[in-house]
Amino acid sequence: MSESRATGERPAVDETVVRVEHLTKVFGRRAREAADRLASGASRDDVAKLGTAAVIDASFEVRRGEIFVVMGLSGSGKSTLIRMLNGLLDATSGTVEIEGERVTGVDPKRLRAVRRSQVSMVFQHFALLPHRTVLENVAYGLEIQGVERARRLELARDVVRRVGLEGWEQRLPSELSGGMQQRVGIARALCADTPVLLMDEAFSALDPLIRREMQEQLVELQAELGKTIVFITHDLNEAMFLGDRIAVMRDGRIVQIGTPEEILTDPANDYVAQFVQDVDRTRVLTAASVMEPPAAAVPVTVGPRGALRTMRDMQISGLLVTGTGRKVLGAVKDRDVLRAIQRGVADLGSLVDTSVPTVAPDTSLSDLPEIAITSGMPIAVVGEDGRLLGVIPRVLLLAALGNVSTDTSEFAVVDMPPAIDPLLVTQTLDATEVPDAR
Ligand SMILES: Nc1ncnc2c1ncn2[C@@H]1O[C@H](COP(=O)(O)OP(=O)(O)OP(=O)(O)O)[C@@H](O)[C@H]1O
Repeated sequence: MSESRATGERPAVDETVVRVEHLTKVFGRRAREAADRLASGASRDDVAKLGTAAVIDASFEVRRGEIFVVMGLSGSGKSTLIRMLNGLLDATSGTVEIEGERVTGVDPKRLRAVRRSQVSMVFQHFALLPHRTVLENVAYGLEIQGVERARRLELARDVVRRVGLEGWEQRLPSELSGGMQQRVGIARALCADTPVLLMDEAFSALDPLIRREMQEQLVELQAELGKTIVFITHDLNEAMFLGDRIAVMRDGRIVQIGTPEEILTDPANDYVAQFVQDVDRTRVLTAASVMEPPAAAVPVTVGPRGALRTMRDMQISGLLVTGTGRKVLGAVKDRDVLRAIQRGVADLGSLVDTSVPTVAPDTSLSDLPEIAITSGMPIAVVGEDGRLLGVIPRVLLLAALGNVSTDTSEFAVVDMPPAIDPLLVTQTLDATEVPDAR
């Protein structure tokens, strides 16, 4: 996984590369009339006699370096939308701009120039030239641009290596597996060196394992090359994995645009909610999205008695202990602390189990269960500086994995019930009390 993803950072996102405003496409002889009616509030069904409204009033912006996913069921208008982005289809109304240049309503010559310099497309069925070698296929875009042969083959060789096809340069597409053919498709698009890549169901024809591999590679390539990518898919898990933001389409309209997490945790309507109910949450949600405020943590300075009192009051059996700057030192268990108090130990730091699991806030939920099960302790979510940001109690984690609402504050209490009798705790605290304690 790329560094930027691994650290949860988003690419620089302040620059609009693709700007789509009120874009509508109606297929049919009376398309214009249908578009006007749609603009004044008519529904898709209302205009059905005039034509098929494939895309209705779509507006969005894609920022530099972003992977913007358009997702929706078959027939929702995704392909029509993406084909208007590079002028393969004319818009009935509305505008598309790429890098500030109009794609809609321009003459064919101008359109070709924009296409050549700004957008490349990767198709589902690879669309490779069957009688040309891998290298020649990859270099094809440059050939059209008039780049001289030696130079274009040199550039193509570099891209072939980047997509992991070194050694296959002289083969024909028919000698390659589906996954490899699609790598050629991607290499060809990358080789054209346009800032924008359009990918239409680019991985849908691939086996699941290869598909996953390609998704991961795309994210890596994107981080490395900083391309702006519009990716179309009907696969929700793919959308969630790839998308910095996702636009959900239904019946030609964009019904929600948001980050995967926003779409998942705050769906705009019942349609989106239903759509996302089967998504594999563990791949989307992160430690930060399910952690709780670190209530079950005490500074080491409270001493063993302070820690035991807190555990008794919160009815839990373990606590995280922090040092200076709220750095996590480790965890203590009620039983150990009780015994230590009985032995007269005064330093909480000496009781701390430093093997407590800590994770970064952007750790994927799918990586957490193993940690939770093997440690038996709540997981500490810590920032880069080691500072405690939150706690993931084990039951909360199970709830999140089970698609149950993660708003489960009451679960935190039952997560690690006291291992010892509260009465014994109180008696021990009373018996060892010294006037200046606490
Ligand atoms: N050339 C065309 N002529 C007439 N109608 C079309 C044409 N292309 C698409 N449509 C219609 O426009 C609507 C949207 O189709 P589109 O292919 O954009 O959807 P999609 O979300 O990409 O679906 P899929 O995933 O099946 O490709 C559909 O009702 C489709 O039948």
